[in-house]
Amino acid sequence: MTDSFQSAYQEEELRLNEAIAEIDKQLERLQSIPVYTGHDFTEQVLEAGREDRRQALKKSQPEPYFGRLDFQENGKEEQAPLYIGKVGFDREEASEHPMVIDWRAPVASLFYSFTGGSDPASYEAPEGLVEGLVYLKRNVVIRKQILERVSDTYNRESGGPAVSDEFLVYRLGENKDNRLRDIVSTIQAEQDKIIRAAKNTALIIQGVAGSGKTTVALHRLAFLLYQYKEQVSAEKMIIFAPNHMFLDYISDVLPELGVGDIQQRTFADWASELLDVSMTPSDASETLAFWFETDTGQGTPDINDDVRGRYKGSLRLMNLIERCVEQLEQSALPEGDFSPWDGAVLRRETIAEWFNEEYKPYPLAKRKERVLARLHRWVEMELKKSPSQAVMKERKKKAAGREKSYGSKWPKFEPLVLYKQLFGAAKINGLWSEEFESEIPSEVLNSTRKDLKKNVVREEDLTPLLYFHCLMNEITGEQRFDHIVIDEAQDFSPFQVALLDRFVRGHSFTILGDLSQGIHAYRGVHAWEEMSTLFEPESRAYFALTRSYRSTMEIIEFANGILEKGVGSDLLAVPVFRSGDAVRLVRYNGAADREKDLRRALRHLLSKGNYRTVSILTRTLREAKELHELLATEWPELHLIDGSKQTYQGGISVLPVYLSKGLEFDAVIVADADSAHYAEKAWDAKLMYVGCTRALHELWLLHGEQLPSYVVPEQPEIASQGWPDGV
Ligand SMILES: Nc1ncnc2c1ncn2[C@@H]1O[C@H](COP(=O)(O)OP(=O)(O)OP(=O)(O)O)[C@@H](O)[C@H]1O
Repeated sequence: MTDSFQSAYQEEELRLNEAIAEIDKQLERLQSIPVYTGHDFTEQVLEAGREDRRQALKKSQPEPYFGRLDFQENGKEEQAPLYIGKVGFDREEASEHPMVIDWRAPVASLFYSFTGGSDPASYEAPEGLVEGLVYLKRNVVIRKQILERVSDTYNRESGGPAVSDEFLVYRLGENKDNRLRDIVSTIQAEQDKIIRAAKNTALIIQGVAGSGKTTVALHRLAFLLYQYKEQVSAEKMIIFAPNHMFLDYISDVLPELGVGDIQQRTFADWASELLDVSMTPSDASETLAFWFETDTGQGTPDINDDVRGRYKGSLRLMNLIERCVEQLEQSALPEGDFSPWDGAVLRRETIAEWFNEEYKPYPLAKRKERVLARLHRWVEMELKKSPSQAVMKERKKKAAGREKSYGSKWPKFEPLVLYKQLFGAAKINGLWSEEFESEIPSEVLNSTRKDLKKNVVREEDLTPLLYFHCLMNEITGEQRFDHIVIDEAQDFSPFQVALLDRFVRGHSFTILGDLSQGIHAYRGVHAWEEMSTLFEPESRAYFALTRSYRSTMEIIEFANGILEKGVGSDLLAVPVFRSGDAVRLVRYNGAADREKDLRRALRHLLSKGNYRTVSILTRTLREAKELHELLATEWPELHLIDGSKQTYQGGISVLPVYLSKGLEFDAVIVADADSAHYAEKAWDAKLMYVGCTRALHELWLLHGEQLPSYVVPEQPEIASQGWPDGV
């Protein structure tokens, strides 16, 4: 150890002991106060505050902070060491600086946004911009109150260099278990900008694979809850993610950040619940089977704007539904006056005035409800004018029947009824069918009509159905969100986002995705403009994340080659300087060797002993199932991930490549990485890209006779052919 390192370590150890003593002292004091369980409101509030403090201090106890920034504000005489942790807390005795600053506090942003150099740095405080000089940026690793590592990534005394990646590389080199983790100690400047962006903006973020999109979105939620405490609440925030297993995989991050209660759901679950419909359970897997399981090697069917998924997610359909509802509104009011009994008449003009003017601000279903309720009140008033009790009784009976029949002359404002009608699967209201039907692509019209006649509602139908619902019913306060996160947003449609916009206050969105991973392009967007143009320029912002943190340089360069050659994309990832083994390409001879070689590769990776998650990615689910059966004889702990799993258990797994999206593994074997399985088409290249970018440290591709052209590596240093020595 050098002298300066020794002294830095000792200095930090002293500081740590001081912080731990302070936490212990405060906790002891708080725990000595009996918990208040009475009914006095003021006491209850005070008790809640104490309980929050107890919880925060307990959370801080094992690792009170992770970083230090020495900053001298302009106009101040001294630099102050600021310690940054997951939870901030003050000393009990008055002091100029808090003991630990919450990572979300304005001044802590300097720790992340400062990228080095000798120029002044600044941060946005509530009082305005604060400027000054950064002298030191230090990362510390504390585990169970033991100081394990001190790493200076910037020191002004060494001439004001750029902040080094040394600590980041150390963190990225760690092996991963079955959970996504928080990154508070190493958030990068480009990520910090997104995390701290203003609330009422629709943020659209294009990020390369492994750029931290999911992680950043979760940190952003924690930030919004801190920064806008008075305006947002956790229960009113939601993350939409692709499936339950993925939700399970990310479920630890928010509790690690001290944030709970944020809704984490799939769009299908959320929409079906609101609509109160249950989809046919085979739906998602049927769609996946159609797009991913047929004719591998031939490439997937062509995708244009008229395929079912794309059409049902389009603004064309949204617009058509709006016109349907407009027409419905114009023809909703039944013909003729209303007469509760012979001799009494409520003129249609009067009812029309209620419906078209007085109740105009309400949505359709509400307007109908109000008109019918008012009509009922009018009947009651008229009844009072009856000459005798007997007449009144007689009229009342008659009126009840006529009210009922008048009510049934109105259209039914039920989404499924109207949707069926739009597709010609029902003619209940007798409206619009032919005129509007002709605008629907014929293939979509016929297949959807067939489905709806059998009462089959698919995932792709949920958005138009819910839109019908929204145009006719009020969105209640309970249903409205303070913020919506859409992860894997390249698989969302513009119509879905437009629909969700009705459910969120102030266009407060974080929309993240990667067009290069758009393997569900039959329903997702093909360019971000499809979504961004839904928002006015002043209420949207676009960010691009280009650095990839997940994989080694070799894997990233290799995956970039696939994108360049196979997709023709220029959304290439910039690696962090973390080098590992070359990507390994191994050719097997025929089916018998395939199994033998896959076993050999897996055995080799597991024999290294340091990988906690290893996966084999097949092209189809059928192949994953077959392989699972074969390999489970040797590895009974091997998991098959088939799309029905609710949890992700880590360890070794086999899964079709299209289900690996969003996940990551220490080592990945892509089985059958050849032309018989991956065609010379952009979509297949994207699948291959997704598969390869799941690997953190090691990537193997096992293949038959011929490689797709986009997999052939050009630089020998990033990929080696054949078995390594001694395997
Ligand atoms: N600043 C960072 N410091 C440390 N690790 C990071 C950082 N940013 C991202 N990572 C790590 O990189 C990996 C990828 O992150 P994440 O899954 O959030 O990326 P993504 O962009 O959503 O990926 P993909 O689109 O490929 O699924 C994770 O292991 C995450 O912890």
